[in-house]
Amino acid sequence: MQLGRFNHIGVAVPDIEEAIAFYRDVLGAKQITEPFDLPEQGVKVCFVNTPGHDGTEGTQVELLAPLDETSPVANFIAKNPLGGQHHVCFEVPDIEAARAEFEAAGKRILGPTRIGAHGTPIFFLHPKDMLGQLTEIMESPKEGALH
Ligand SMILES: CC[C@H](C(=O)O)C(=O)SCCNC(=O)CCNC(=O)[C@H](O)C(C)(C)COP(=O)(O)OP(=O)(O)OC[C@H]1O[C@@H](n2cnc3c(N)ncnc32)[C@H](O)[C@@H]1OP(=O)(O)O
Ligand SMILES: [Co+2]
Repeated sequence: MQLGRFNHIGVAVPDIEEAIAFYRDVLGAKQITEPFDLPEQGVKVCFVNTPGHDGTEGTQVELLAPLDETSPVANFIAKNPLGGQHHVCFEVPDIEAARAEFEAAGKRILGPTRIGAHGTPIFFLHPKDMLGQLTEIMESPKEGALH
């Protein structure tokens, strides 16, 4: 496996506008993207861009609100009404090679490889196989692509 950049931490929130105001007003976030719907994933999503450190590139907090009660985030919010840390996302150079390696390692992959919020292919690994951490694997954006 070739672990790449830590792309984002996914944070489930009951209300994305309230969460944006919190990150802006309480945490002083300077760059927050406009929320957009991902109906195929059942979520409304936006990104809080965090500054880098020691010359390294920053990362993102991905704020996720359920679009409806069938959303994969809805059950999490039902169990955690305030929301909270939901998943982590690591980049890999080749999503299909990564999928094959995790499958060979007996890790449960949740659903098909699909296009995520950054416009590149992603899949999820079951938290019970990943030290309790729901893990998203994302193919690194090609050089020059927006992400
Ligand atoms: C793709 C767009 C965007 C992007 O970055 O590109 C996103 O990230 S979208 C993010 C939302 N989509 C997903 O999360 C898809 C993958 N998730 C799932 O398939 C489910 O949420 C799943 C299987 C992780 C949980 O399903 P469900 O909630 O129906 O199951 P349970 O509540 O019964 O949970 C089973 C077991 O897992 C524990 N659990 C559930 N969610 C999490 C979590 N986020 N982190 C850690 N553990 C989690 C839960 O506590 C249960 O454990 P148990 O000991 O049995 O109580
Ligand atoms: Co994500």
